[in-house]
Amino acid sequence: MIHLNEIYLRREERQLLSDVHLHMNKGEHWVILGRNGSGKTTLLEMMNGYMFPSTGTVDVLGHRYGETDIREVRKEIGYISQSVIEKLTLRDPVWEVVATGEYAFLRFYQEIDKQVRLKALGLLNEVGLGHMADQPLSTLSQGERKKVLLARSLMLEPKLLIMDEPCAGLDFHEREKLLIDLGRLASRDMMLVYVTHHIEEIIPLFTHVALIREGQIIAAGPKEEVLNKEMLSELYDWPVEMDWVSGRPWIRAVSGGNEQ
Ligand SMILES: Nc1ncnc2c1ncn2[C@@H]1O[C@H](COP(=O)(O)OP(=O)(O)OP(=O)(O)O)[C@@H](O)[C@H]1O
Repeated sequence: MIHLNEIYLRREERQLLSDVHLHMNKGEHWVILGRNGSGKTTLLEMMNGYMFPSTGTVDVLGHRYGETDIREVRKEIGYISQSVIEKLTLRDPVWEVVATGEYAFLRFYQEIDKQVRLKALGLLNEVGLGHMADQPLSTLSQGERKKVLLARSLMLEPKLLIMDEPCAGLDFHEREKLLIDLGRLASRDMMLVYVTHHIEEIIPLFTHVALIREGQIIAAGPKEEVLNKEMLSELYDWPVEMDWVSGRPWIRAVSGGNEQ
């Protein structure tokens, strides 16, 4: 479904990605981990066709970027990121924000079809925000806005749902609720690609993990093979301990770390 082959990316004399090979196949759900500035968002932007490699090929959902109409491919991709939230119009009612996902536009200036409105209301109910449908987006909390974006991304029943730190800024309770919604709403035919700084967000639903360090993939594969204290200590350049609890990985910094 996603094949990045021999990707190199240079911008303004900086090498942002080097020799990236990443193959994400049907039936897998991936998490990408890495330190600040390691290239995670750059990878996601490449999967969405917003950035192009200097060399190498990007194949997404059977289309090779550069040889296809990317706008058509994007209709099959949901994207949840802070940058999308910032582009939404805060005074629009919540149901309308969700409904515009149907047209893959940020705003829709004509009357919205009744069927589309009902579908938006149904998805809002599924994420527990049905009672807020008529409120302006500006009146919702950060956590509620993330859920609105999740509902919006699902309007077109995407084959691929890409999420860039969807739980950033959420309190513990809101984060756990969003993760449950995600697990419930992700259909079997939808691949998830998820970037986070918090490895305990790797709920059992996720099957594979890629570790990126300074623009290079240092490990990628089934999560049980990739997630261990040695790999994570190397990734974060800090000694850590890791445990699996209830099917989720949790890490602890070894006291003092590299400062000792
Ligand atoms: N257009 C660009 N030109 C030059 N440098 C860029 C450009 N876009 C991103 N970068 C740099 O590339 C590096 C990787 O950025 P990216 O946003 O992918 O990191 P990230 O892993 O998502 O980081 P974070 O966890 O902090 O969000 C950063 O050092 C960033 O400054």
